[in-house]
Amino acid sequence: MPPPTSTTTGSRRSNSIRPGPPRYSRSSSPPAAGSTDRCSRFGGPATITPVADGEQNLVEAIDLVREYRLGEERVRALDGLDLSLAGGRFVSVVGPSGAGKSTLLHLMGALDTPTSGTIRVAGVDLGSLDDAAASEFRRTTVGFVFQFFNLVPTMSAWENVALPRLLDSQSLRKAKPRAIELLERVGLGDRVDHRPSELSGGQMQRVAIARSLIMEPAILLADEPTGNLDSATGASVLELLSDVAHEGGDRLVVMVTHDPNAASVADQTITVRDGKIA
Ligand SMILES: Nc1ncnc2c1ncn2[C@@H]1O[C@H](COP(=O)(O)OP(=O)(O)OP(=O)(O)O)[C@@H](O)[C@H]1O
Repeated sequence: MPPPTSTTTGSRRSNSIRPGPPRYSRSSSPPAAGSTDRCSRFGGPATITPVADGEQNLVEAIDLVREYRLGEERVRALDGLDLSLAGGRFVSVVGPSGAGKSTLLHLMGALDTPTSGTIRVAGVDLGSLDDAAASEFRRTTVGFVFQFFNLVPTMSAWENVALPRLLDSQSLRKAKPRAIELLERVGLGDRVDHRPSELSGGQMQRVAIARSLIMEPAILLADEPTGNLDSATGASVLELLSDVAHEGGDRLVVMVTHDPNAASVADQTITVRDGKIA
């Protein structure tokens, strides 16, 4: 299912990006005293600083409900779901069609808001964010990888990777060295100037993964990332996602998939059924 449009997104209350003290803070600046600097092959200083309140989960959902209304009809896509996920893991989400997997992913990525209940990611209560704060949260804290890559066709591979930095008011050129580093890491050092139409499906997905990492996100959300790839290409993309989870310190990778083979590559598989964790 594609991400919800603004018409399906629930209303957001006015609030700031960091309501109350966050349990995690992330920064690309030099780490503050007491923080842990986790440099990785992907990553430069991807710093996650757990605030000492005993809570270490990167994702927490409590009694999460998302109800859609279609005229008179109500669909409970999520029906009181509870979930806790720690960082540094590759987690797959499986379940029957219509179970609520994509809805859960969209809520974790602040693409949508819950009808009731709580969803906290990296210490931020996503249900309390207004649209601007949700957009800022997505830009700084979440990486997205989709089945159909969503690359800009007129831009080169490195420009696609650097694009999120442009929205960070840095010029594309300034972000180029980091974009190229990431492309080299995903095995595309010889394709940096290629446009999407000049790349294979697997290569396009690697560009999308590199792009998802350029803001050093705490969490990477992948919706059917191998759904459009043959099995060998899919396997190499899964290996890359697994590396992303394990080499970035506390980074969490959550992947929705229909493919049991893909799910089995993850450290942990959660099954969603009827809007709950089965
Ligand atoms: N924008 C929407 N408006 C109305 N109903 C929706 C909307 N999005 C999802 N739903 C409904 O919510 C339920 C859960 O949908 P969701 O896409 O989360 O399931 P899924 O497990 O990801 O399914 P699939 O594996 O087929 O992609 C389904 O019954 C779906 O029809």
